[in-house]
Amino acid sequence: MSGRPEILFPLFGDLEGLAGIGPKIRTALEKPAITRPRDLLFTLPTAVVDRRLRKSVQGAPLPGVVTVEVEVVLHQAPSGRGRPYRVTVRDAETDFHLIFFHPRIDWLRKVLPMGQRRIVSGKVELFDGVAQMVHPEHILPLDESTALPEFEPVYPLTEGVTQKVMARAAADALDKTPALPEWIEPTVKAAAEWPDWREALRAAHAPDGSAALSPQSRARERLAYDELLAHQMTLALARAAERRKKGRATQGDGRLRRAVLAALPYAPTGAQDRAVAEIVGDLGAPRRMNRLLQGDVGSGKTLVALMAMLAVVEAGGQAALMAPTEILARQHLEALVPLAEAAGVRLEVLTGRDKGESRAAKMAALAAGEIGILVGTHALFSRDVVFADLRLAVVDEQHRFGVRQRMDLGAKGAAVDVLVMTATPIPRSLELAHYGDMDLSVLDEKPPGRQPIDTVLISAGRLDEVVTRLDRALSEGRQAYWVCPLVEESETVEATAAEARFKSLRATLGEGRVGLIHGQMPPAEKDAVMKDFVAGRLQLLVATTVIEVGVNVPAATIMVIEGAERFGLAQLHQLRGRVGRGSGKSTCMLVYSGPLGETARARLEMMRETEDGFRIAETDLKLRGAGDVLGVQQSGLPKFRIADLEGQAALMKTAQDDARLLLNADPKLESFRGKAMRVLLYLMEQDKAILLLGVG
Ligand SMILES: Nc1ncnc2c1ncn2[C@@H]1O[C@H](COP(=O)(O)OP(=O)(O)OP(=O)(O)O)[C@@H](O)[C@H]1O
Repeated sequence: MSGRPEILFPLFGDLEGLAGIGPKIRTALEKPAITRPRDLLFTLPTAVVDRRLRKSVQGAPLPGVVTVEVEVVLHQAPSGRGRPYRVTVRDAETDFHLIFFHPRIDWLRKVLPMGQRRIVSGKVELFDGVAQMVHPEHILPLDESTALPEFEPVYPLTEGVTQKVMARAAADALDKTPALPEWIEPTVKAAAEWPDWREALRAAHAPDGSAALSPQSRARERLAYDELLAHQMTLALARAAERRKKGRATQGDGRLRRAVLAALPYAPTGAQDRAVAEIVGDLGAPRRMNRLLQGDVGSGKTLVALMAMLAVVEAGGQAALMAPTEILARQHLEALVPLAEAAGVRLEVLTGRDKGESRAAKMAALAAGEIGILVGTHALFSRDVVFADLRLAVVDEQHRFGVRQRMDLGAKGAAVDVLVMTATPIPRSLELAHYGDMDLSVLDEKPPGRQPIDTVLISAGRLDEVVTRLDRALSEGRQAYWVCPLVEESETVEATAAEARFKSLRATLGEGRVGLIHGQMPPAEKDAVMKDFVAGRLQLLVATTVIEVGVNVPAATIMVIEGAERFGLAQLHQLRGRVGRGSGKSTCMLVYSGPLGETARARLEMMRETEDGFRIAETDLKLRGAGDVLGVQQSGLPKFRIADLEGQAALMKTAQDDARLLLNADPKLESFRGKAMRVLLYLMEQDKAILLLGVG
């Protein structure tokens, strides 16, 4: 990387310059991606061996490493082939054995002379009731006992590299490490009582007991913070660059919004009002909006999106709303059309299904600016889709779209403002790592009048009961979903299973009442089924996870999820969120098959305990890890060597604030601290940040 500050040179030199590292070890270390001294510094011990001197092996936790002073009592040659050489020694309280297989006898007699006192250190275990130390790791005369550190770091190893090599090279790298200027905000550092960077590294490499290995130790926490800060700085720079792009100030007069509010059968929640105000504020400012609207299931994101789009139409512009699936695009359409009509705005839908003349007519109306709001799927990206004046792109569920496509749509107009809506509650820390370059609006309030959902766990062995309950509920006129088990590998298998379940339920519950929907059905058929369900002609909808996101049928109050243990918690939460959307009392039955493992049970219990999507997401993260929660490939998450996203969410938030504040005060990182921050960015190899700084 060009422009690297000179002070960092020693950390980016050749590994072979370090004590004990030759070509062979250098090659071996490539596997764990240790190629420069810097990498070695960031490879921290994972354990520590306590070699503090004890009085006796007696009372020591066995098996375990023990260091004691002993008197050599007896040498015993092997009693037969394959038997070990045995030296009996005596500590302050008891006798025990030092065991050697195939030793050099003359060497043994020299290092352990009869009647003499020695310090021995090694792993002690019980063998036939007697303590023994097989091949002591250290045998020292008493006057050399200080050569033994009280605590010995244990490094993660790779083939061909020993602890000694790692420790020696790390120590040498530490010796060559320069003190670096401080990049952390002084008050943050003082409040956290963090040591300086170099001190932190030294302490982390010389743990004095297992507490020093904890991510909460001052040294490790500081080093983790450095990583998070570098990452957040990169995102902050990206955000700043994005904001510098010229946007257009779009100021509506509120007339269409007022008309829609008057037509609404309810009043917006405080959270909805707040979010709309934030978005309208962004639209009115002459810079590009890049905002994330996050709201738990059923929190009413659609209304917020509509208000934003209307503000744009009021000002003579156009808006596009992009949904991840056709079902959702159509659903948005159906929810929005009556409201748009109330405001006198033309709203159309465009999906892959629009062909021929109808498509051409829509295209013409769009290009002429007659369509104010266009709802659709990825078909909105097609090259022939030309807007008269696209000013706002609302993207529902970025996870499914990818950042790339979001940008494509942004390119369809001049300086298009972007609003991303996500219902997938993701833990704060992941969100910061993922969307740290965006501004955030949160819908943290549900519309009033919703009743808590009753969630029950039922074993698949009692499926009959579920069906009986369902039968009764349907007779009372209620509507329900039945979600079939997730089959990760194959949609076809999933669809087949759903079909089988559909047939059996239809046989028990009655022909006309039950519908089926899955991903393999032709779109028109899916639409028809959805329509029947929405209209109440169908009472039970058997489905695969196609209904996971966004389906909104407030009258449906029962959700059965088969094979619940196979779903991620966030996904279960999404599915369950399909009910409890109206004022009726809702029930969710989580049906699991087979005996549940401890984690699986804990996860399902969690679902029973809370409806708070954020709490559920945090738990999911703890139980499954970041990769699984977001899906590894698409997560785009940075790989941290020291920081732990799962345990250090609060640090991430601090890092974001710290980075944004610094950048506000010193956009080009030219102040003393700004320069220190540049050093950090180079140290952490934040190429993108460095590029942005160069450009800016
Ligand atoms: N302020 C409000 N008061 C009452 N009902 C509301 C309010 N806002 C929205 N709703 C209704 O709540 C339901 C859910 O809204 P919406 O579909 O926008 O949720 P969402 O945030 O998109 O949720 P999900 O991500 O679960 O689909 C809709 O039926 C909508 O009409």
